[in-house]
Formats: sequence, C-alpha cells, structure tokens
Amino acid sequence: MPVEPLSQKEIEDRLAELPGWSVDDGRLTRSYRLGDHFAATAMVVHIAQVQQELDHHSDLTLGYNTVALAVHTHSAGGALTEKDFQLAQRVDALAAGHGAQ
Ligand SMILES: C[C@H](O)[C@H](O)[C@H]1CNC2=NC(N)=NC(=O)C2=N1
Repeated sequence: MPVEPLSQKEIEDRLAELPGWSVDDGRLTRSYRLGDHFAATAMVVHIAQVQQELDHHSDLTLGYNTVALAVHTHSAGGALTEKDFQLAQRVDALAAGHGAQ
C-alpha cells in the first residue's frame, strides 16, 4: 500500500511527541549512547528485527557505544511518512530496555 508524504505541520506535530529525534537533511534521525559496544550491538540487532517486522529500514550506524538511525521512505521518493515515525516510536520503546540514552 502506498504511503503518503506527511506535510510540514504533520512532521512538526509528530516530532513534538518524540524528544531526541530531529529531521536532518530530510531524514528522521536520532542517536543513542549505550554502556559499551556489546550493548550497542545488541540494540542494533533488536532494531533490525523491528525493521524486518515493519518492512521499513533505516540507515543504522553502530559505533563503539552508540547507535544512530536515519530514515525516510524510499517508496515515497525519500519523503517522511507515517512509517518513519512508526519506526521511531518502536525504537524508542525498546531503547530503555537496552539502557540507551
Ligand atoms: C519491498 C519492500 O517492501 C520495500 O522495498 C520496503 C523495504 N524497506 C523500506 N524502507 C524504507 N525506509 N523505505 C521504503 O520504502 C522501504 N520499502
């Protein structure tokens, strides 16, 4: 099912409910800091599972003790859509369980 680009107002409303997330170069982004490299790696695997479930994938970057996401919707021409914010909510929901800040 095609997903529609969100308007600027819709993006701002959704961002207001997602502290820590921002739009950078047209992509919804956030980075998290974790206790160590193993904790960060475990969080990446967990995010990958959610992305497969949602069939929506970010550019996911693993650092020493950091995890960063940047996502937009390829099938909407790179626009931001509801699916990007749905992924952000799911990642925020799992972050605390990994001790991510
Ligand atoms: C065939 C598959 O459903 C599509 O390619 C999915 C996969 N993951 C995706 N991820 C993102 N970010 N945007 C998409 O449009 C997208 N499409």
